[in-house]
Amino acid sequence: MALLDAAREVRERAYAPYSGFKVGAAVRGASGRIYHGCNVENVAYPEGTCAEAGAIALMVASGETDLIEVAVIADSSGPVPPCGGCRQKLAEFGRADTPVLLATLGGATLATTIGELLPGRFDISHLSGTE
Ligand SMILES: O=c1ccn([C@H]2C[C@H](O)[C@@H](CO)O2)c(=O)[nH]1
Ligand SMILES: [Zn+2]
Repeated sequence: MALLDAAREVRERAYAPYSGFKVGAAVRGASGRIYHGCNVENVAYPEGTCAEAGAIALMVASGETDLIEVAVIADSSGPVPPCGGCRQKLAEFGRADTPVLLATLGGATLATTIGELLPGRFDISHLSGTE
């Protein structure tokens, strides 16, 4: 699968000297193009960024804001779910039914959706009608 292959390939370039935990992510825009990202850690730990955030940033910088598919891979015993911040970032550009494939190098997979990862999400409807 091209999306998962892209995530697996970019994972090898992750910069994770502190956790030792490399993650690769790939997202497909509405154009069909694939954008990848890896985690980039920092000695000031909170300044590190997640693989998903990198892939989303590349998609937006390339001119796309509609996300139709996501894949994330790590070398773990089970598929690693995106952190809370990444769930919100994915929800910004995808839909509730947008497929998310979580995978391990060993071949385990978990197919889910953005809606399952972030039910009751904060979205633009909450920004209006409060006054
Ligand atoms: O879905 C995930 C989960 C974790 N990480 C990164 C953040 C940090 O660099 C390392 C350990 O948490 O893994 C990601 O990039 N994506
Ligand atoms: Zn994250």
